[in-house]
Amino acid sequence: MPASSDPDVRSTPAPGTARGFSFALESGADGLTLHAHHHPDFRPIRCDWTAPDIRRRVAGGRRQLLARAIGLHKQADLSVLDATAGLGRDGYVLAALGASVTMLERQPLFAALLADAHARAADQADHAAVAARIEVVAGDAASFMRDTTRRWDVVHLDPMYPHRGKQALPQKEMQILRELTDGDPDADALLAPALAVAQRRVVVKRPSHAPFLAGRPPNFQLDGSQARYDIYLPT
Ligand SMILES: C[S@@+](CC[C@H](N)C(=O)[O-])C[C@H]1O[C@@H](n2cnc3c(N)ncnc32)[C@H](O)[C@@H]1O
Repeated sequence: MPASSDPDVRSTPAPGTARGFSFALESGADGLTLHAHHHPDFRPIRCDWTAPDIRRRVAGGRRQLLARAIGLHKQADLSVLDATAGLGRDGYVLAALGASVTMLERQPLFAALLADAHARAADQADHAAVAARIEVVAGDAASFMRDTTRRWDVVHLDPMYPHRGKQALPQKEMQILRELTDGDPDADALLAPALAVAQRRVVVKRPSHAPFLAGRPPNFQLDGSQARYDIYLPT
């Protein structure tokens, strides 16, 4: 069934509208969809944790790179703060592999998509147990992590990285993410507060060529074909 033609109640001007696009959430039978008006080749975005690509990632198990970076290959029931949750794909994979995951997202449109995906997963027999290990929070990670009374085993950071001219064009979805997040220019400020609330490690996903977050060398790294994980141990 198509999304409701009703101009959505949550239609919201968002960061990134400066380039002449405006974004809106529309509600339909399959949940919320993010639309961009006047965007030449925009593909509407849904947050669907039941999609085949996520299922394939979950099937990759606890020895895949992300899971090893987090430490799930040694202990599955870790608590993880996914402080830059985006559309929750990494966070959902981690929860499906056994972690309890707090997904934190400051972009209000993405936070709404996350909350919607969470509610739909909780209603599906195959996903309810995983959804029960997920908490979705809308807000800014730097302020959220200032409260050090709550701590997690691991904090995962995957901020946007500014696009470089010589790279291949990123996927459309990535372009939209960049437009809506302005490329997360303040990401360096997340490392110190993350180290204050992480009991075991902070895991930072970076493109292979990217400098260290906040210019700080990690304690160790795991390298993948397109990205690397920089791992910081709290002192
Ligand atoms: C590259 S995306 C993350 C993708 C995510 N790992 C996934 O699997 O879908 C980065 C996200 O981090 C969010 N973000 C960046 N800085 C943030 C902050 N200080 N607080 C909360 N969210 C933040 C951005 O809004 C963006 O949605």
